Amino acid sequence: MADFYQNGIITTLHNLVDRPLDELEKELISFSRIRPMSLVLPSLYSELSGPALDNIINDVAKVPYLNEIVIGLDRADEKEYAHAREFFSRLPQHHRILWNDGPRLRKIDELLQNEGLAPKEMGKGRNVWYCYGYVLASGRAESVALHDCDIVTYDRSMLARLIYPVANPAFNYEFAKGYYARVATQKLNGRVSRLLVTPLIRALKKVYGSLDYLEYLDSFRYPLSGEFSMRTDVLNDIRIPSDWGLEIGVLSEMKRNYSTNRICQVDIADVYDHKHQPLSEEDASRGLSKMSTDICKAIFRKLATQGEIFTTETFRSIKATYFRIALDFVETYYNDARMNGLTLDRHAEEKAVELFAENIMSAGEHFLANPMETPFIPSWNRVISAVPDILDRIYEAVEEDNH
Ligand SMILES: O=C(O)[C@H](O)COP(=O)(O)O
Repeated sequence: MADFYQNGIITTLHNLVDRPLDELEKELISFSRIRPMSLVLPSLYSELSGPALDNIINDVAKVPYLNEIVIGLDRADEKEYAHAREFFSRLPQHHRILWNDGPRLRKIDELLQNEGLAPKEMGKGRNVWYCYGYVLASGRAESVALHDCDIVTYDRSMLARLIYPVANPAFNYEFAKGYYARVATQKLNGRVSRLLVTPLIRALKKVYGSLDYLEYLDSFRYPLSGEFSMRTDVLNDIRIPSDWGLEIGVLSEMKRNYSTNRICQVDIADVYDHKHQPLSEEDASRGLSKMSTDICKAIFRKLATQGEIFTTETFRSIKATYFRIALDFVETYYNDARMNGLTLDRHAEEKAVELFAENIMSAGEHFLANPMETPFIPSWNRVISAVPDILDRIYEAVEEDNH
């Protein structure tokens, strides 16, 4: 909204004029002849009865340019899967549900487990990974977008804006990351993005200097958005984390595999709201506490692969620097919220910063104690080289489940 400033080392595509959706969709229809498009929706069965998904599917059903919709369904038993098929049957586009807990896909997972290639953790990363495998297997798309299923402010202009940069054959982008403001019901949200990720990146820049990777991460206006799109060739050699490091991990992989002029971010909505998780101060294995620890680990690991050295002392400095910067951010966001007539609970924000500071230390300790940990799911290229007919197997299993 409002400005056209280019920050950082990737291109930012703004929403300058609120271009009508039907104009964007008309263009997308014409692009789809050259670059067919797919939408991936990673979903939990429980989201089918939530406030968001019904509206999302009603609106996605009106999208005129998609060649395929791939729904990754987690935590559904047989009866629930049958209900999910009914639920998604209103989509007029070609669509397939990956019943991740069904016997056919479980068998494939077992096969990959025996080869040491299956995702080790359940969760969104695993779900997305299998969906990407299916997109490669079906061969129906040249560009693929992914968005969450808990967006309560959804309308399909988000999808149009998200996929446009990788769908327009005149553009050279391989990857586009969505951004927006997380504001809802008079409240400023996005606690981990505002209060952990950006201040941590700034702290790391103070401690390690202006590294290319840190400048790159700092270029993203919403580094944790679960909305991104890519050309399908990207899917072959991307390695994604199976934990909450998914979004940061995908950004890191894009930087590793592509030049920054092939990467952009795009304004996809003025405001965005979704299901909020608790901070979970008492239980570090849940909620935003777990999310913040996983994100810290993903960033530390990535820096280590670039030769940066971490010790208990450096983690102490990072934590102290982070804490100061994050507290300054609380003030900044308080003033921003106030001027916009929004509320911001300073006490809750500072409590979040205290927890994130502790988690920077515990993620650091974990990193030092587990130097051999590789929480990445292997790239599809690697899986295909170990099990050459894996894509055919996935394709057949999904086709059988959907008939
Ligand atoms: O993006 C984030 O910062 C996290 O997903 C938490 O978001 P929330 O504060 O809006 O729940």
